[in-house]
Amino acid sequence: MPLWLPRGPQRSCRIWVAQLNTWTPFLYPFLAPGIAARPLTLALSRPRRRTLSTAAERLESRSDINSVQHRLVEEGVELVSVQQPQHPHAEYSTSPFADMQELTLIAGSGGNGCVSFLREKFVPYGPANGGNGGRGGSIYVQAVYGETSLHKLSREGTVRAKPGRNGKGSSINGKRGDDVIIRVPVGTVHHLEASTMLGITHPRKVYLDLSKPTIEPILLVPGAPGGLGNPNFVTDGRRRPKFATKGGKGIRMKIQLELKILADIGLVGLPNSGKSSFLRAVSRRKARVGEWAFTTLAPNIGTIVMEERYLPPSRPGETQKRLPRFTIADIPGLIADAHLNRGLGHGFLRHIERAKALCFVIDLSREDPVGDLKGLWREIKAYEQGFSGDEGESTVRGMMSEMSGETHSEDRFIEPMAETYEPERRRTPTTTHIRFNEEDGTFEYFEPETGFVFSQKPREETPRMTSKRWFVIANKADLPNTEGKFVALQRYLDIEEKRGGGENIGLIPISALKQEGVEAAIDWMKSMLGFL
Ligand SMILES: Nc1nc2c(ncn2[C@@H]2O[C@H](COP(=O)(O)OP(=O)(O)OP(=O)(O)O)[C@@H](O)[C@H]2O)c(=O)[nH]1
Ligand SMILES: [Mg+2]
Repeated sequence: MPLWLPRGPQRSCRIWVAQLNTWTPFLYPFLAPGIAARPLTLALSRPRRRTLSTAAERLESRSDINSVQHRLVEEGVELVSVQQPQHPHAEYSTSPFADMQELTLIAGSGGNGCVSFLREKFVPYGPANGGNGGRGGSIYVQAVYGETSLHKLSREGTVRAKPGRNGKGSSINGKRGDDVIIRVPVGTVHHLEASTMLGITHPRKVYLDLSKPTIEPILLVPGAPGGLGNPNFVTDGRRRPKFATKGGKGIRMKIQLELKILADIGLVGLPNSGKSSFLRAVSRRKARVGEWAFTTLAPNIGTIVMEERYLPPSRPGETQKRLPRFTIADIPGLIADAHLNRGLGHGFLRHIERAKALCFVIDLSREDPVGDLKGLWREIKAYEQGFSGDEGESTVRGMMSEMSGETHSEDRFIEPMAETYEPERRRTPTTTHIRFNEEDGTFEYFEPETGFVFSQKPREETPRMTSKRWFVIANKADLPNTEGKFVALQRYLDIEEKRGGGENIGLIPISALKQEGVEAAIDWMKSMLGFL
């Protein structure tokens, strides 16, 4: 017999009897009559009271504590004072993290050409033999697996490639300056799926999405050509030129890098609402939990690996497929006026900008959970308004909006280097161009001298945050006097649905601390992502 989720029997998402054990007495049995009646009676009829602290002191890991909690609850023991989980430090996964970085790139200057003449015994006025200066080092970017953050780049605000060496006599050309490759994160790295946006701001904004590993590093700034030695200036009338040219000056360019984590579900909530606790409850991600606001300072990604029954049937001879999985991103808490840079601001929303669905984690122990939910939406809308950006905005977001707009024909050919090396000699110097191809909507980044280098499709329009599917996790349902607030949330969501604020908005009561109701939450996410 199917059982309805607690938003009332009229809702369309079902959970089956097999999942009954996920429902425990405190999760508002009156809203789903018949659920878990037995354990409730048991709990009442056996009023043994025990605190968990004594047991917990002897237990080392959180999973031990959880299993003891479960066992005691199943035995009908009423846990009157459940200690806040005190995770040993080894259980936290914290690593340095930076998701925005502005860099100044300075390509290597070219070495100077040399003025020199062959001098040997009996050859006092030999021909010119000055070597050419070496080309300056170029700067490349490469998206690679294994990097998880831009923090390594943030130590250096400026990246310089080495200059080329000067030419020498006896036709010895100067050595090339060493190139620099900036390595940025891409793809799946342990629990992190990420993509780095690259914004080039000079002289026009260009936006590249490095969401795939780049096997060949992408040239950002070419090194300046070296100067020419005096043999280059020999003409019929000028057999012994006493001049050479200087190497070009290294081009300077500013870029902005923005790291966006890619997850299927994004958690949004006030600080302390239990986002990290929820992530810990549903995945093996050891997110830090604390009873103070802003415990989470950098995004955490948890992966939920599905059971084998979700595997599509494999064909004969086919090797075993990877189990289907989805990811959840836990970000720092949002507070009212975060868009005015209160708290940690709302910049972290960029990590859930591309999530397929948003999960609002609401703390039922707070005074006005409905007001909290409205406040979170206000912040998301404010973030989106920033997303459209104003014209002069020099952030990557500004660039994104610019590139998604129409490109006028005179803008099609973009020369990113205003200070491109001036051709003061016979050989044409190298210039790098970024070109937008209107026909197939790609950017081409190439160097005429060496040919085509890189082609990049502009990012597809991300669905607006406000048009994403969303649902609500009502957390801390284990605390007393939360039923009324749950019902108020339910009523508010009903009204919101009628007003067209969302379709079949789920509301799931859970206790992330006691890991109750989380199975229902997982099922809801699976159904949203099309697994059920
Ligand atoms: N009673 C109760 N407490 C909970 C529950 N879930 C989380 N908590 C407690 O609430 C506090 C905050 O939990 P966190 O998971 O760190 O909250 P957060 O939303 O990640 O907080 P920030 O990282 O600061 O944004 C901790 O003391 C948790 O133990 C719950 O279901 N019931
Ligand atoms: Mg947290």
